[in-house]
Amino acid sequence: MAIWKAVEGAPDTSVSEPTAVTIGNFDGVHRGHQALLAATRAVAGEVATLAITFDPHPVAIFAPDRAPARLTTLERRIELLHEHGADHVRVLDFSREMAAWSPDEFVRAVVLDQCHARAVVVGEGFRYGSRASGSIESLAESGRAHGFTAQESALAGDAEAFSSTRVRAAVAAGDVEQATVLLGRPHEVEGVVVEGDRRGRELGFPTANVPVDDTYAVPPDGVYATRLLLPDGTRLPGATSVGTNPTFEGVRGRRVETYVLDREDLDLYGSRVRVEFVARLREMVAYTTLEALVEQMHRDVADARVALRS
Ligand SMILES: Cc1cc2nc3c(=O)[nH]c(=O)nc-3n(C[C@H](O)[C@H](O)[C@H](O)COP(=O)(O)O)c2cc1C
Ligand SMILES: Nc1ncnc2c1ncn2[C@@H]1O[C@H](COP(=O)(O)OP(=O)(O)O)[C@@H](O)[C@H]1O
Repeated sequence: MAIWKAVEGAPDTSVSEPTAVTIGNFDGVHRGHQALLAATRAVAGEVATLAITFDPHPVAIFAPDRAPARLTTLERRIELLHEHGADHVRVLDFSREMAAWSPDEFVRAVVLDQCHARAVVVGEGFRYGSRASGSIESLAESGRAHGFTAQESALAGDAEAFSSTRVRAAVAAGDVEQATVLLGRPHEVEGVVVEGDRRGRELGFPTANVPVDDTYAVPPDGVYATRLLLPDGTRLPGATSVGTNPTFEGVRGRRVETYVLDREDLDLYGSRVRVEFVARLREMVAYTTLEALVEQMHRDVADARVALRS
């Protein structure tokens, strides 16, 4: 049975060297995950650090309706795991079959046979194997039998532990400043710029439109100070509207639309961009006149400038 997914940044080739392994969903690669990666690196010493992650999210297999909104695409998650210290990343193609493995079967198939684990580091409360019956105790026992060390790393946090659930709650509440604190970077929405109604430039504010994927954590409708990351790595200040443009009739679906401050010369159609959410400025409003909307957009731009400066 093929258990690994071949994804860019996580090629489906077994790791031939000994490793220190950490395992998790790692959605968001928030500061708790970053601390876990640092702990794994500290244990690794001379050996390579390997992060094993799951896709799809186990909840998406068993209760698709309850699958949590994703904080990162799989590709971005892999990139971030590398950025925070993983030499290798492998993606488990999570399935019902895999979920039925006993803790010992899981350890053999996942960390031993192809990953040559010398050490395994997991976050506090980590569970694995059928009906989540594996814990740090069974992992340590497997380690004694198979020659690896098992370590539980305390959950990093502020007043409470950092968690993907906390980040999702902050994003859902529009508290993108808090999401930044928990992630150690702004929350972002990624996508390819599509055509809109071509109205933006007439209003004096052309906007790069990114369609909203509803499996993804997108902040609630409103106006935000943002940065737009272009494929060449350029980061541009912006004011972003999330919503359905209620001032106008006939808008299809929610959009994330970014006006890049002080620019008119951009051609972004078809580019893959990231919108980084820095601060929430206000609620979305259905204006009765165009003039009122445009006046408010000028104020938004001024507010975005202040928020991005600080
Ligand atoms: C800073 C900013 C604030 C906005 N605020 C609102 C708003 O309060 N109400 C609204 O209906 N649309 C708002 N919009 C969205 C505009 O209606 C939208 O950008 C415009 O209709 C152009 O759409 P287009 O890109 O499809 O041409 C805002 C857009 C920006 C960039
Ligand atoms: N300052 C800017 N911010 C965002 N997009 C810009 C800017 N200047 C030019 N553009 C280009 O204009 C497009 C948006 O123009 P707009 O009139 O709003 O059309 P649409 O309705 O198709 O989005 C963007 O996709 C981008 O290619």
